[in-house]
Amino acid sequence: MKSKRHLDVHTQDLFAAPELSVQYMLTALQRLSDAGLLRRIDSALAQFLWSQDAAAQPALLMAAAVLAQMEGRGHSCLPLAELVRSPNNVLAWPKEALAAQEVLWAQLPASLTDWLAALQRSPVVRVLGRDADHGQPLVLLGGEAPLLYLRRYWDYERSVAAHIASRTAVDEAGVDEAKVRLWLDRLFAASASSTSSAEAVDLDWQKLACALALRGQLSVITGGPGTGKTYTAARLLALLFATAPDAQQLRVALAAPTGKAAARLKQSIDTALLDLNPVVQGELDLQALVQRMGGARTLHSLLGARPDTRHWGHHAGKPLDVDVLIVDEASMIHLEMMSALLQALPPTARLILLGDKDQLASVEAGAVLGDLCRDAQAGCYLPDTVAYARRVTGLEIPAGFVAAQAALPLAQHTVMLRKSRRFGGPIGQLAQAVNQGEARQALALLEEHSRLGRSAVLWARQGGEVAEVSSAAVQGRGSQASYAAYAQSLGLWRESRPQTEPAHQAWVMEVLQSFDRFRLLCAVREGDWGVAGLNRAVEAQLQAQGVIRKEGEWYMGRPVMVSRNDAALGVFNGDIGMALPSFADPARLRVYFLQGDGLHHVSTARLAHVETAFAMTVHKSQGSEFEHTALVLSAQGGSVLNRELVYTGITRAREAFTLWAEVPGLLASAIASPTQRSSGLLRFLEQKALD
Ligand SMILES: Nc1ncnc2c1ncn2[C@@H]1O[C@H](COP(=O)(O)OP(=O)(O)OP(=O)(O)O)[C@@H](O)[C@H]1O
Repeated sequence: MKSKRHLDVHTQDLFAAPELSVQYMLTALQRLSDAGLLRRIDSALAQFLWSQDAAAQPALLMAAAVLAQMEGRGHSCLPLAELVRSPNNVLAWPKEALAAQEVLWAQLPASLTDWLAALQRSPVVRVLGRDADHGQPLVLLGGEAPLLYLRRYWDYERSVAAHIASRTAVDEAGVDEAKVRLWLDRLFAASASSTSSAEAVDLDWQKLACALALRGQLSVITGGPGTGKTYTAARLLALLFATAPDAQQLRVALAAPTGKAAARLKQSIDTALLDLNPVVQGELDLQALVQRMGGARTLHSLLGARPDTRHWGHHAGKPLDVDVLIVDEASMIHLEMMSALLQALPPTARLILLGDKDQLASVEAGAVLGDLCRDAQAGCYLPDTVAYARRVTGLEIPAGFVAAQAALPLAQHTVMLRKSRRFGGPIGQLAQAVNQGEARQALALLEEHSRLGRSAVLWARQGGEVAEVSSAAVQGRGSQASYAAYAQSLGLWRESRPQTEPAHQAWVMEVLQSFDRFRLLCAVREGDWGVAGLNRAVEAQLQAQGVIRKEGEWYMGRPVMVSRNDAALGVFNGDIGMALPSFADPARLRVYFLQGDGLHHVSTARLAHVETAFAMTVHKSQGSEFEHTALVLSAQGGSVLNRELVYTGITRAREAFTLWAEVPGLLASAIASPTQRSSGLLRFLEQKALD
């Protein structure tokens, strides 16, 4: 949506018409699009529906346009009762639009019953439980809290729910409990084998996660950074390998939503598996398992995405060739992707989802991991799960995490890891305060540390000039990492140009690695305090210092982020590369990417879809970590400034974190605004109303 919105007087006049006819409504929706409050595509949907149903009522057209607009904001459906009760919450329009919205709403039905009647009367709406499927573009799910869907999203949710329901049917028949117990005790020998403590952190949730994963075809392992999700997944693989009857044939695949996250997953899983060698004492050939797994892939590549289409190479008719699939950074999987993934997975294959449920969901519609983890904090384990856990792990799940009945079957396959192994210091405390909505505590932590000086682990400036942000990025804040290290490595080229190819490679690696130590993360793209403005400001400072010589789009030292997958070039959305002279032809720039322990390079001319990457959005930073992260909050952020964004930004930092807010108060209001994405996934799961 446009950042600057303008409602002209004619819009207000139009809304003030005494009787709201369909024509008035269509023109009103058009005006709302002109004013940037709806997208063109939203008002076009209303127009299309009217072309299909000449008797469509204004309420139907309004609901459809709002539904489409909500999909653009990540929601998968429109909660109609909420739309009638508090339209402002649903529409999320700015204050200037309030008067116009009230005039418009005064002329729409006042009761939910009348809105529903307008929808139920139209042939473009399929009322679930009443109508047969004729390909209606809208779908209405009734009940106390009715939901309106665009057909496509209803289809995804229903399909995801159906797959999850069948994957979480408990099946203990195939579990050789004695053997599993033996192996679990070996793999988790360091932790106490039993505990009666009611303290959540005292329980070995990692061991429990491995045990529960054996009872079905889906396992969800969630937890904050460093809680050991990959560590647990590696032990689960070893356990499967040790107990599966056909272990040598077990086909294991690794995937993640971005290339960077996939590479990290592969590296951590391999390390964690090989670290187990002393534990397995030659009984399992872990080296062979590591080799057989091959590399980790992006989900797009795994599923065989076809550019510019909604079709996938793998689907129910041509399933993936795997027995076990581990997917990391699952919070970034949107609804359409999750639906494609579940359809492409053979029913017998095990899916292990790893992710942090509290992180930002993907930009696209759906917050699937968040929905699936509804009961993760509370546990909600049923008595038979408790008994199974006791038998195969020796662990006693504390009473506080037990549910008598009515818990989702999915909860029996979900474990939240609660103890961070590398995130206990001030950054961890800050992340926890933000996650719990404790704005005062978060601010106090930032203040307390900022007082220690510019080299403090946490440091914040709320209010001030944007020039300070770019200066600190280039020159450093105290002794913390900044682009100064990158500038220095870049300068080595002029001082002592590498004379051999290996020396050139080592230099390229050094530039890339030093650049990766620090990152500016913005909430928004546009404006001085957004990605675009800060990229310009950092470039200008580096230019003034003589670090870069920016003459055109491409210059030596330009860091770029790929914005579109290109399998032929071997680059994927989110990959970060750097334009540097090639060894063979130093006058030519090539874009170098770190790939595992090596380098991959592509000609600048072939990389059409890239953006400069001194600053990037928090969204794009998911799956990455930096030694020092600076989070920049723009006053133009609106509803984008929310709790998940701040939490995700903070948890990208390994050793130091800086907050830059354009005006005071932005951080506190973001922490006070957790995101609620409308979705019916849990309703489908609870009721099994899969229609
Ligand atoms: N039970 C444990 N005992 C000892 N070390 C552990 C344990 N669990 C995890 N670790 C260590 O903690 C670190 C973080 O673990 P891991 O990378 O698996 O966490 P993660 O949750 O996957 O992190 P991220 O959010 O970054 O993906 C690793 O060095 C790992 O070896």
